[in-house]
Amino acid sequence: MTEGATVRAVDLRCSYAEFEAVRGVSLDVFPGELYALLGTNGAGKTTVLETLEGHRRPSAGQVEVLGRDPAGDRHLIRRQVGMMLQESGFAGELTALETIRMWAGLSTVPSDPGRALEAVDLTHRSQVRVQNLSGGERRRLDFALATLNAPRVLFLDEPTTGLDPESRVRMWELIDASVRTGTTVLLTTHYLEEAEALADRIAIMHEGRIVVSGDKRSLLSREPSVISFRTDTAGEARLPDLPDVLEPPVRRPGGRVEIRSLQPQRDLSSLLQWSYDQGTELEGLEVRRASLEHLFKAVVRGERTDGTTAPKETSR
Ligand SMILES: Nc1ncnc2c1ncn2[C@@H]1O[C@H](COP(=O)(O)OP(=O)(O)OP(=O)(O)O)[C@@H](O)[C@H]1O
Repeated sequence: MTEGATVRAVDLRCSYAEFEAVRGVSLDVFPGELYALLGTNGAGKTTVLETLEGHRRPSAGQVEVLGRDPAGDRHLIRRQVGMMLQESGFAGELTALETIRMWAGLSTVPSDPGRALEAVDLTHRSQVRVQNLSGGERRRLDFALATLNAPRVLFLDEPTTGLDPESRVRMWELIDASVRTGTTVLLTTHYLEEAEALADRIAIMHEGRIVVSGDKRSLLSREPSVISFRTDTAGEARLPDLPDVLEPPVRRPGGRVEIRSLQPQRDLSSLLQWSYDQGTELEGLEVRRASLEHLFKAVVRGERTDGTTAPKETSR
Protein backbone atom coordinates (compact mmCIF):
# COMPACT_ATOMS: atom_id res chain seq x y z
CA MET A 1 0.00 0.00 0.00
CA THR A 2 1.09 3.58 -0.58
CA GLU A 3 2.61 5.27 2.44
CA GLY A 4 1.05 8.48 3.67
CA ALA A 5 -2.50 8.16 2.35
CA THR A 6 -5.21 9.41 4.70
CA VAL A 7 -7.85 7.19 3.10
CA ARG A 8 -7.07 4.05 1.19
CA ALA A 9 -8.74 1.05 -0.32
CA VAL A 10 -6.83 -1.89 -1.70
CA ASP A 11 -8.62 -4.33 -3.97
CA LEU A 12 -11.88 -3.64 -2.13
CA ARG A 13 -14.78 -5.95 -2.87
CA CYS A 14 -18.30 -5.65 -1.48
CA SER A 15 -21.23 -7.93 -2.07
CA TYR A 16 -24.93 -7.79 -1.35
CA ALA A 17 -25.82 -11.49 -1.03
CA GLU A 18 -24.80 -13.00 -4.38
CA PHE A 19 -24.33 -9.64 -6.10
CA GLU A 20 -20.83 -8.17 -6.14
CA ALA A 21 -21.40 -4.40 -6.21
CA VAL A 22 -17.73 -3.40 -5.80
CA ARG A 23 -15.21 -5.47 -7.73
CA GLY A 24 -11.66 -4.68 -6.74
CA VAL A 25 -11.42 -0.95 -6.09
CA SER A 26 -8.09 0.57 -5.06
CA LEU A 27 -7.66 4.22 -4.26
CA ASP A 28 -5.53 6.53 -2.14
CA VAL A 29 -6.59 9.92 -0.90
CA PHE A 30 -3.66 11.98 0.34
CA PRO A 31 -3.68 14.54 3.17
CA GLY A 32 -5.42 17.78 2.26
CA GLU A 33 -6.65 16.76 -1.16
CA LEU A 34 -10.14 16.44 -2.55
CA TYR A 35 -10.78 13.18 -4.36
CA ALA A 36 -13.97 12.86 -6.38
CA LEU A 37 -15.54 9.51 -7.09
CA LEU A 38 -17.71 9.80 -10.17
CA GLY A 39 -19.73 7.11 -11.80
CA THR A 40 -22.82 5.86 -13.48
CA ASN A 41 -25.93 5.02 -11.47
CA GLY A 42 -25.33 1.89 -9.43
CA ALA A 43 -21.58 1.92 -10.14
CA GLY A 44 -20.82 1.27 -6.47
CA LYS A 45 -19.76 4.74 -5.25
CA THR A 46 -21.97 4.79 -2.15
CA THR A 47 -20.97 1.24 -1.26
CA VAL A 48 -17.27 2.23 -1.39
CA LEU A 49 -17.97 5.32 0.69
CA GLU A 50 -20.03 3.43 3.28
CA THR A 51 -17.22 0.91 3.65
CA LEU A 52 -14.66 3.67 4.15
CA GLU A 53 -17.00 5.29 6.68
CA GLY A 54 -17.03 2.01 8.60
CA HIS A 55 -20.73 1.39 8.01
CA ARG A 56 -20.11 -1.90 6.24
CA ARG A 57 -17.26 -4.37 6.14
CA PRO A 58 -15.56 -5.37 2.91
CA SER A 59 -16.20 -8.83 1.48
CA ALA A 60 -12.51 -8.81 0.51
CA GLY A 61 -9.61 -6.39 0.33
CA GLN A 62 -8.55 -3.72 2.80
CA VAL A 63 -9.65 -0.25 3.78
CA GLU A 64 -7.92 2.26 6.04
CA VAL A 65 -8.76 5.72 7.28
CA LEU A 66 -6.08 7.62 9.19
CA GLY A 67 -4.18 4.35 9.35
CA ARG A 68 -7.03 2.49 11.06
CA ASP A 69 -9.75 0.04 10.17
CA PRO A 70 -12.81 2.32 9.89
CA ALA A 71 -15.22 -0.36 11.15
CA GLY A 72 -13.14 -2.15 13.81
CA ASP A 73 -11.34 0.95 15.11
CA ARG A 74 -14.25 3.30 14.74
CA HIS A 75 -14.02 4.53 18.33
CA LEU A 76 -10.42 5.61 17.71
CA ILE A 77 -11.06 7.76 14.65
CA ARG A 78 -14.67 8.81 15.07
CA ARG A 79 -13.87 12.33 16.26
CA GLN A 80 -11.57 12.98 13.34
CA VAL A 81 -13.99 11.88 10.65
CA GLY A 82 -17.02 13.80 9.41
CA MET A 83 -19.61 12.40 7.06
CA MET A 84 -22.57 13.61 5.09
CA LEU A 85 -24.77 10.76 3.95
CA GLN A 86 -27.08 10.84 0.93
CA GLU A 87 -30.15 10.97 3.18
CA SER A 88 -30.01 13.02 6.33
CA GLY A 89 -31.90 11.58 9.26
CA PHE A 90 -33.04 14.86 10.80
CA ALA A 91 -35.92 15.15 13.22
CA GLY A 92 -38.16 17.51 11.24
CA GLU A 93 -39.78 19.16 14.25
CA LEU A 94 -36.51 20.42 15.76
CA THR A 95 -35.24 23.82 14.70
CA ALA A 96 -31.90 24.22 12.92
CA LEU A 97 -30.28 25.48 16.13
CA GLU A 98 -31.79 22.70 18.27
CA THR A 99 -30.50 20.16 15.78
CA ILE A 100 -26.96 21.50 16.00
CA ARG A 101 -27.16 21.77 19.79
CA MET A 102 -28.36 18.18 20.08
CA TRP A 103 -25.51 17.03 17.84
CA ALA A 104 -22.99 19.12 19.77
CA GLY A 105 -24.32 17.63 23.01
CA LEU A 106 -23.59 14.12 21.77
CA SER A 107 -20.07 15.07 20.79
CA THR A 108 -17.12 14.87 23.15
CA VAL A 109 -15.40 17.71 21.30
CA PRO A 110 -16.55 21.19 22.38
CA SER A 111 -18.14 23.21 19.59
CA ASP A 112 -20.14 26.39 19.18
CA PRO A 113 -23.56 25.75 17.56
CA GLY A 114 -24.08 29.45 16.75
CA ARG A 115 -20.81 29.69 14.89
CA ALA A 116 -21.48 26.43 13.11
CA LEU A 117 -24.77 27.85 11.80
CA GLU A 118 -23.08 31.10 10.85
CA ALA A 119 -20.42 29.25 8.86
CA VAL A 120 -23.11 27.76 6.61
CA ASP A 121 -25.18 30.99 6.34
CA LEU A 122 -28.06 29.69 8.45
CA THR A 123 -28.02 32.13 11.36
CA HIS A 124 -31.17 33.83 10.06
CA ARG A 125 -32.88 30.39 9.88
CA SER A 126 -31.79 29.14 13.31
CA GLN A 127 -35.35 29.12 14.75
CA VAL A 128 -36.94 27.47 11.70
CA ARG A 129 -37.97 23.83 12.01
CA VAL A 130 -35.87 21.53 9.88
CA GLN A 131 -38.98 20.34 8.02
CA ASN A 132 -39.52 23.92 6.85
CA LEU A 133 -35.99 24.50 5.58
CA SER A 134 -35.40 24.40 1.83
CA GLY A 135 -33.46 21.49 0.32
CA GLY A 136 -30.34 23.63 0.00
CA GLU A 137 -30.62 24.86 3.60
CA ARG A 138 -31.05 21.31 4.87
CA ARG A 139 -27.94 20.22 2.96
CA ARG A 140 -26.01 23.12 4.49
CA LEU A 141 -27.24 22.10 7.95
CA ASP A 142 -26.05 18.60 7.14
CA PHE A 143 -22.67 20.02 6.19
CA ALA A 144 -22.52 22.00 9.45
CA LEU A 145 -23.08 18.76 11.40
CA ALA A 146 -20.49 16.86 9.37
CA THR A 147 -17.88 19.54 10.05
CA LEU A 148 -18.85 20.42 13.63
CA ASN A 149 -15.78 18.72 15.08
CA ALA A 150 -13.40 20.19 12.48
CA PRO A 151 -12.66 16.70 11.18
CA ARG A 152 -9.40 15.73 9.48
CA VAL A 153 -11.31 13.60 6.99
CA LEU A 154 -14.66 14.39 5.42
CA PHE A 155 -16.80 11.96 3.44
CA LEU A 156 -19.51 13.58 1.34
CA ASP A 157 -22.01 11.40 -0.50
CA GLU A 158 -23.56 13.40 -3.34
CA PRO A 159 -23.51 16.66 -1.34
CA THR A 160 -25.29 18.71 -4.00
CA THR A 161 -27.77 16.31 -5.57
CA GLY A 162 -31.11 18.02 -6.07
CA LEU A 163 -29.83 21.51 -5.28
CA ASP A 164 -30.46 24.50 -7.54
CA PRO A 165 -27.37 26.01 -9.23
CA GLU A 166 -26.99 28.79 -6.66
CA SER A 167 -27.19 26.43 -3.68
CA ARG A 168 -24.78 24.08 -5.42
CA VAL A 169 -22.20 26.83 -5.82
CA ARG A 170 -22.67 27.81 -2.16
CA MET A 171 -22.01 24.20 -1.15
CA TRP A 172 -18.91 24.14 -3.36
CA GLU A 173 -17.62 27.19 -1.52
CA LEU A 174 -18.14 25.47 1.83
CA ILE A 175 -16.38 22.31 0.65
CA ASP A 176 -13.54 24.32 -0.84
CA ALA A 177 -13.15 26.26 2.41
CA SER A 178 -12.81 22.95 4.29
CA VAL A 179 -10.12 21.75 1.90
CA ARG A 180 -8.27 25.04 2.31
CA THR A 181 -8.09 24.48 6.05
CA GLY A 182 -6.40 21.14 5.42
CA THR A 183 -9.32 18.70 5.56
CA THR A 184 -8.99 15.63 3.36
CA VAL A 185 -12.21 15.14 1.40
CA LEU A 186 -13.60 12.18 -0.49
CA LEU A 187 -16.84 12.93 -2.27
CA THR A 188 -19.13 11.15 -4.66
CA THR A 189 -21.02 13.08 -7.27
CA HIS A 190 -23.04 12.77 -10.45
CA TYR A 191 -22.07 16.27 -11.53
CA LEU A 192 -19.01 16.33 -13.74
CA GLU A 193 -18.65 20.09 -13.33
CA GLU A 194 -18.56 19.58 -9.56
CA ALA A 195 -15.57 17.26 -9.88
CA GLU A 196 -13.98 19.64 -12.37
CA ALA A 197 -14.46 22.61 -10.06
CA LEU A 198 -13.35 21.01 -6.81
CA ALA A 199 -11.25 17.91 -7.21
CA ASP A 200 -7.51 17.41 -7.23
CA ARG A 201 -7.92 13.81 -8.32
CA ILE A 202 -10.78 11.96 -9.89
CA ALA A 203 -11.88 8.38 -10.37
CA ILE A 204 -14.69 7.26 -12.65
CA MET A 205 -16.46 4.06 -11.60
CA HIS A 206 -18.53 1.84 -13.79
CA GLU A 207 -20.10 -1.49 -12.81
CA GLY A 208 -18.14 -1.90 -9.59
CA ARG A 209 -14.71 -0.91 -10.90
CA ILE A 210 -12.63 2.23 -11.25
CA VAL A 211 -12.18 2.54 -14.98
CA VAL A 212 -10.03 5.66 -15.09
CA SER A 213 -8.40 7.63 -12.33
CA GLY A 214 -5.75 10.20 -11.89
CA ASP A 215 -4.83 13.81 -11.48
CA LYS A 216 -7.58 16.01 -12.92
CA ARG A 217 -5.23 18.07 -15.05
CA SER A 218 -3.46 15.10 -16.58
CA LEU A 219 -6.77 13.33 -17.25
CA LEU A 220 -8.11 16.39 -19.02
CA SER A 221 -4.91 17.00 -20.95
CA ARG A 222 -5.54 13.68 -22.67
CA GLU A 223 -9.05 14.68 -23.68
CA PRO A 224 -9.81 16.69 -26.80
CA SER A 225 -11.12 20.24 -26.91
CA VAL A 226 -13.98 20.91 -29.32
CA ILE A 227 -13.71 23.53 -32.06
CA SER A 228 -17.09 24.25 -33.61
CA PHE A 229 -18.48 26.62 -36.24
CA ARG A 230 -21.06 26.80 -38.99
CA THR A 231 -20.15 26.57 -42.64
CA ASP A 232 -21.97 25.33 -45.73
CA THR A 233 -21.46 21.77 -46.92
CA ALA A 234 -19.19 22.96 -49.74
CA GLY A 235 -16.97 24.66 -47.15
CA GLU A 236 -17.03 21.58 -44.95
CA ALA A 237 -15.93 19.39 -47.85
CA ARG A 238 -12.88 21.61 -48.38
CA LEU A 239 -11.74 21.77 -44.76
CA PRO A 240 -7.97 21.44 -44.42
CA ASP A 241 -6.24 18.44 -42.89
CA LEU A 242 -5.56 19.18 -39.27
CA PRO A 243 -2.86 17.02 -37.72
CA ASP A 244 -4.17 17.01 -34.15
CA VAL A 245 -7.80 16.10 -34.70
CA LEU A 246 -8.90 12.73 -33.38
CA GLU A 247 -11.62 11.88 -35.84
CA PRO A 248 -13.23 13.37 -38.96
CA PRO A 249 -15.31 16.54 -38.37
CA VAL A 250 -18.87 15.82 -37.23
CA ARG A 251 -21.85 17.83 -38.55
CA ARG A 252 -24.41 18.43 -35.81
CA PRO A 253 -28.10 19.23 -36.28
CA GLY A 254 -28.37 22.93 -37.14
CA GLY A 255 -25.30 22.77 -39.37
CA ARG A 256 -22.59 23.15 -36.74
CA VAL A 257 -19.37 21.37 -37.56
CA GLU A 258 -17.45 19.98 -34.59
CA ILE A 259 -13.78 19.11 -34.60
CA ARG A 260 -12.13 17.34 -31.66
CA SER A 261 -8.58 18.45 -31.24
CA LEU A 262 -5.77 17.60 -28.86
CA GLN A 263 -3.93 20.80 -29.86
CA PRO A 264 -6.75 23.32 -30.23
CA GLN A 265 -4.50 26.34 -30.46
CA ARG A 266 -2.49 24.91 -33.36
CA ASP A 267 -5.54 23.54 -35.18
CA LEU A 268 -7.46 26.74 -34.66
CA SER A 269 -4.73 28.84 -36.17
CA SER A 270 -4.57 26.47 -39.23
CA LEU A 271 -8.34 26.74 -39.56
CA LEU A 272 -8.32 30.53 -39.37
CA GLN A 273 -5.54 30.73 -41.95
CA TRP A 274 -7.53 28.37 -44.19
CA SER A 275 -10.72 30.39 -43.85
CA TYR A 276 -8.82 33.61 -44.63
CA ASP A 277 -7.17 32.04 -47.72
CA GLN A 278 -10.49 30.64 -48.93
CA GLY A 279 -12.52 33.71 -48.11
CA THR A 280 -14.86 31.40 -46.13
CA GLU A 281 -16.40 32.53 -42.88
CA LEU A 282 -16.39 30.22 -39.86
CA GLU A 283 -19.68 31.43 -38.46
CA GLY A 284 -20.19 31.30 -34.68
CA LEU A 285 -16.69 29.98 -34.09
CA GLU A 286 -16.27 28.51 -30.59
CA VAL A 287 -13.65 26.53 -28.74
CA ARG A 288 -14.74 24.44 -25.77
CA ARG A 289 -11.87 23.20 -23.64
CA ALA A 290 -11.52 19.53 -22.81
CA SER A 291 -14.11 18.40 -20.30
CA LEU A 292 -14.73 15.38 -18.17
CA GLU A 293 -17.96 14.82 -20.09
CA HIS A 294 -16.18 13.33 -23.07
CA LEU A 295 -14.15 11.03 -20.84
CA PHE A 296 -17.20 10.02 -18.81
CA LYS A 297 -19.19 9.15 -21.92
CA ALA A 298 -16.28 7.11 -23.24
CA VAL A 299 -16.18 5.18 -19.95
CA VAL A 300 -19.90 4.45 -20.16
CA ARG A 301 -19.54 3.29 -23.77
CA GLY A 302 -16.76 0.92 -22.66
CA GLU A 303 -14.13 2.78 -24.68
CA ARG A 304 -11.77 3.34 -21.79
CA THR A 305 -9.89 1.07 -19.48
CA ASP A 306 -7.46 2.29 -16.90
CA GLY A 307 -4.00 2.76 -18.38
CA THR A 308 -5.13 3.39 -21.96
CA THR A 309 -5.93 7.08 -21.87
CA ALA A 310 -5.23 7.99 -18.31
CA PRO A 311 -2.26 7.18 -16.13
CA LYS A 312 -2.94 4.53 -13.55
CA GLU A 313 -3.22 5.77 -10.01
CA THR A 314 0.30 6.32 -8.78
CA SER A 315 1.70 7.14 -5.40
CA ARG A 316 3.25 10.53 -4.77
N1 LIG B 1 -28.70 -2.91 0.32
C1 LIG B 1 -28.53 -3.36 -0.93
N2 LIG B 1 -28.95 -4.59 -1.28
C2 LIG B 1 -28.77 -5.07 -2.52
N3 LIG B 1 -28.17 -4.38 -3.52
C3 LIG B 1 -27.74 -3.16 -3.24
C4 LIG B 1 -27.89 -2.59 -1.93
N4 LIG B 1 -27.35 -1.34 -1.95
C5 LIG B 1 -26.87 -1.16 -3.20
N5 LIG B 1 -27.11 -2.24 -3.97
C6 LIG B 1 -26.74 -2.40 -5.37
O1 LIG B 1 -25.33 -2.28 -5.47
C7 LIG B 1 -24.98 -1.55 -6.63
C8 LIG B 1 -24.13 -0.35 -6.22
O2 LIG B 1 -24.96 0.56 -5.50
P1 LIG B 1 -24.40 1.94 -4.95
O3 LIG B 1 -25.53 2.62 -4.26
O4 LIG B 1 -23.16 1.70 -4.20
O5 LIG B 1 -24.06 2.67 -6.31
P2 LIG B 1 -23.87 4.21 -6.61
O6 LIG B 1 -22.76 4.31 -7.58
O7 LIG B 1 -23.74 4.97 -5.35
O8 LIG B 1 -25.25 4.55 -7.32
P3 LIG B 1 -26.04 5.94 -7.46
O9 LIG B 1 -25.14 6.84 -8.19
O10 LIG B 1 -27.22 5.53 -8.26
O11 LIG B 1 -26.37 6.41 -6.08
C9 LIG B 1 -26.28 -1.19 -7.33
O12 LIG B 1 -26.51 -2.15 -8.33
C10 LIG B 1 -27.31 -1.29 -6.22
O13 LIG B 1 -28.56 -1.66 -6.76
